[in-house]
Amino acid sequence: MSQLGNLQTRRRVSPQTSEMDQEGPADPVEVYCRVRPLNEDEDESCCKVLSDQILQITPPDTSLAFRTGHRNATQHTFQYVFNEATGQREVFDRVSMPLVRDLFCSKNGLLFTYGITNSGKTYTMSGEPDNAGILPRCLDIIFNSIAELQAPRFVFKPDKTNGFEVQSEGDARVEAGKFKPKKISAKARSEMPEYSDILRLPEVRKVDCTVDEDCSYSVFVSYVEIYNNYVFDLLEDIPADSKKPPQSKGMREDARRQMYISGVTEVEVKSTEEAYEALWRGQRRRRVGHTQLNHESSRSHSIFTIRLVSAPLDSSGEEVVQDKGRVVMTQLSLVDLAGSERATRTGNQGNRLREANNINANLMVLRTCMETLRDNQGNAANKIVPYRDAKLTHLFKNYFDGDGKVKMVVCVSPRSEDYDETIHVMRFAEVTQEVQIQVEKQPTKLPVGYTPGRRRANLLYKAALKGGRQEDCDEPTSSAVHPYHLALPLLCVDKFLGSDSLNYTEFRVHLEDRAETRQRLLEESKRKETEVRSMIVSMSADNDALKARVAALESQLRKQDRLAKDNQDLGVLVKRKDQELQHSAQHRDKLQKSLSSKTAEALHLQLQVDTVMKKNANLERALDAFRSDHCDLEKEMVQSKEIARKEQKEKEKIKKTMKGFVHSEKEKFEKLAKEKRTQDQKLQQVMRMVQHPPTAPDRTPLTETDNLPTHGGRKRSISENWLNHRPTTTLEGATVLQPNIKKKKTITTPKPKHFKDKHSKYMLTHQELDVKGRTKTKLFKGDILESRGGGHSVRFTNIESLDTQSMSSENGQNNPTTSSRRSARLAKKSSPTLSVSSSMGSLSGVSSLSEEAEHTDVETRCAVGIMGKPGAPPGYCHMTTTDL
Ligand SMILES: Nc1ncnc2c1ncn2[C@@H]1O[C@H](COP(=O)(O)OP(=O)(O)OP(=O)(O)O)[C@@H](O)[C@H]1O
Repeated sequence: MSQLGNLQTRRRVSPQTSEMDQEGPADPVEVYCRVRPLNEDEDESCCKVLSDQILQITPPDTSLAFRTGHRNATQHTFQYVFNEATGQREVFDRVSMPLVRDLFCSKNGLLFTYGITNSGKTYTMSGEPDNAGILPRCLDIIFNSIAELQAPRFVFKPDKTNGFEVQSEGDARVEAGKFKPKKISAKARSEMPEYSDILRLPEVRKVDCTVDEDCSYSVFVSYVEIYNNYVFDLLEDIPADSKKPPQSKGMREDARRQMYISGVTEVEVKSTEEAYEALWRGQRRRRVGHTQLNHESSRSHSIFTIRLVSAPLDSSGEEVVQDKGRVVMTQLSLVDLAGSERATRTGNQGNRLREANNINANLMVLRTCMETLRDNQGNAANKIVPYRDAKLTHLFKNYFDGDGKVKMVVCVSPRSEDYDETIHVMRFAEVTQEVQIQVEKQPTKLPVGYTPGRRRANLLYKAALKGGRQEDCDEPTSSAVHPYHLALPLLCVDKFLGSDSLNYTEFRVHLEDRAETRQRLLEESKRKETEVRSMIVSMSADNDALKARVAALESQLRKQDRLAKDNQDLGVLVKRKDQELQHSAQHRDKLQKSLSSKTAEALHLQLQVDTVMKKNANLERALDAFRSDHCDLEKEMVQSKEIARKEQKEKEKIKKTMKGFVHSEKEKFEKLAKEKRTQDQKLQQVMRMVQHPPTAPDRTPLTETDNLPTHGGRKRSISENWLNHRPTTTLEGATVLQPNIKKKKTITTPKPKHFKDKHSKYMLTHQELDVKGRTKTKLFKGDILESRGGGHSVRFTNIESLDTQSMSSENGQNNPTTSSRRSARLAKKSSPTLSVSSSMGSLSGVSSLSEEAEHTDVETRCAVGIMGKPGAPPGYCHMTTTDL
C-alpha cells in the first residue's frame, strides 16, 4: 500500500527531460457533453441545451427521482455542450484537435466517451460511414500532417518494453522486403460494410501547428478491449484455424514507470487506410471473440491507441539518428467505455450480471479514483488513489498522475426513460470536472547539434545532383548547387580530344592553367572554409543566442498560455459562480417568500395564542369561581349530611316509637278481631236463622223502611206478581237484600210488553259505589199503573237500600262482614249502574220518595227520578221539578 501511496505523489522523470520547469500548471479534466437526437420511435426528451455550457435535465413523471420527490429540473455545466444538431467535425475540432496537436508537442492524450448504452458513445468515437467520428479523423489528420516526413517502415521497432528501437534504413529495407501487408479481402470487407467506407473524409486537413521537418515519424496503433476486467489484444495474430479463445494480457510498468500492456501487438501503419484496416481487423476480432466468449460489444471497454514515434535526422538530413535515446514517443488513447447503466436496470442474470458488475466495477473504480483525486486536491488530503483496483484505471494511471491531457465526452440519451441513469452520469461528470491534473513539465527540446532545415537541404542537394547530370556542365545553375558544395570549374576535355589538330602545348598550358586555377581555388576554398567556419561559429553563437531567446520567448508564451488558460478557467469559474449566485438568489427569494408566509402564519398563530390565552384566563377565573362554589357546596353537603344524619337518627327514634305503637295497635286489633270473630259467629247463627226461619215471616234485615205508606208489605207481596228488574250489571250474591217474593219475573231490560202482562208490582235493583268505594244497593219498589193513554207507569212506593255503614249503623241485624265483603267485590267488578231499556221512556217522570221522606212538597219528593234515553245508559239522579 505504501508503494501505491508513492505512486500518487511520485513524479515521472522522462529520460528526455533534462530541463524541467519547476512546477507544471494544474490542468482540469475537460468534460464535454453531447446530446444525441431522439430516434423516430422516441417521443419525449428530458434534456434541453440552455447554452454552450449548460444542459438542463427535467425529471419525467415516470422517473424514480420524480416519484421520490426530486421534481425540479437540474442544470449541469460542462466545458462545452454539443446539442443534438452538432456534427462530427465540430466535436472533433473542439475535443480532439488539441489532443492531436499535443501529440506533435510531445504530450500524451486520453479521451473517454462515457454514457449509458445507446447514448452515442460509439457514434462519437468511431462514427458511421460518411460520418466519421473522432478516431478516423485523428488518424486522417495525423497522416496528412506527417505525409512526407514518415520514416521508412521498420526503422522504428517496438522493443516489447514500451519503447522503440531504431535501425538503419538498410536493415529496415531488408525487413520490409519480407513484409507482406495484410490486406482485407473484398469478401471480408463485405462482412462489415459499416467500416468499409468510413475513411472517405471530404477534406484534407493537417494539424495547425509546426511539425518538425528535421524528424522522421512513424505511427503505431494498438487495439485492446477490457472485458470482465481482462485485457484482450484485438490485433494479435491468431491462426485462422485456432480454436483457442483469446488470451488476456497482463500489465507492466516500464523503466520510466509508465504502464503498458505487456506483449500487446503494435502495428506500424503508413496511411489512414492501413490504420483503419487495423481498426477494422480489431473490430472483426472483437466480434469473433465476443461470439466465443458470448458477450456483446457494448459490454466491454475498447481502447484504440495511436503512438506517434519520431527521431531527428542526422546531420546530412538523410537518415534517422541511430540512437534509441533520441526517439520520442507520444500517444493518444481513445477509449469507448461500456454502457454505464446499473446492473439492476438491465435485469441481467448469470454471465450477463457478472459482466454488468465487472463493467460497473471498472467504472466504479474510475469514479472512486476521480473522487479521491478531487478530495486530495480540495482538502490537501493524501488518500491513496485506487488505480490498481481495476484494469482500466491501472492502465491510465499515468495520465492522472500528470502524464498527459485527459478529456471526456459524456454522451447523453435524451429519452425520458433514461432519466435516472442520465442523472448518475451527470454526477460522475461533475466529479470528474473537479479533478485537476498536475501537468508534468514539458521537456524543452534538446538541441540535437545539427543544423535545422537539413531535410530540406538534403532534398535540394539530391535534386541538384539529379539536375547536374542532366544539364549542360558549362553553366551549373545556382539553384542546383549544394549550399556546401564548392564546385571547381569544369573542364571540357572533349573539345581537345575530339579535334583533329592535337596541340599538346595548348593542352599542357591548359592543364597548367587548370593546376593553377585548382591551386587558386584550393586556396580560395581554404580561405572560404576558414570564412565559413568563422561564419558558422558566429552563426552558431547567434543561433545559441537565438535559441536562448526563443526558449525565453517560449517560456513567456507558455506563461501567457497558462495565464490565458487560467483566465479561461476563471471565466468558466466566474460563469459557474454566477449561475450558482443566480441559483442562490432564486433560492433566497423562495426562502424570503416562504419566510414572509411563515411570518404571517406566525402572526396569525400569535393572535390565536392570545385569544386562547384570554380564554384560558377566563376559564381559570371561572374555575376559581367553581372551586369556591365547590367548597361552599362541599360545606353545605357536610352540613346536609349532618342534618340527614340527625334526621336519620330521629327517624330511627320515631321508628322505634312507631314500632311500639304498631305493636300495641296490633294487639288492640287482634283483640278487636277476636271480638269480631265471636260477633261473626253470632251473626252467622242469626243468618242461618234468617235464611231458614221455621215459620216466622220474611223480613229483610237490611231493609230500611222510610215513612211511606205500608201497602207494599211482605205478606201481600207474596201473592202479587212482581216485575223484577235486575240489570245485567247487578252483582250476584246480593240475595241478602232480595225480598222473598214467589211470583216474580226477572228481567234485565224492561220492555212495554212486560208491563202489559199481569204484573202489578215493579222492583228495580240498583247498585253503585260511593266515594269511599263501598257498594250501595238500592231496591226501588213500586206499583204498575195503567195510564190513560193505554201505557203503563210505575209509582214508586218504597226504596230499600243497603251499604255497610247503613247496615251497621241503621240495622243492627245486618251482618257487617258479609256486607263489606260483598261491597269489596262489587267495587272490584264494575261501577253500579241501573239498567233501563230505551222503552222505559214511559217510566220517566214518575216521582219517587227519598230515604229521608220527610218532604211534603213535590219538589223535594221528586228529588230522585229514573231516566232512560235511547242510546244512553240508564241511571238515576236527583232532579228538580223543572227537570221533570
Ligand atoms: N449525435 C448523433 N447523431 C445522430 N445519431 C446518433 C448520434 N448519437 C448516436 N446516434 C445514433 O444512436 C444510436 C446509438 O448510438 P451508439 O451505438 O453510438 O450508442 P452507444 O452508447 O455506443 O451504445 P453501446 O453502449 O451499446 O455501444 C446509433 O444508431 C447512432 O447512429
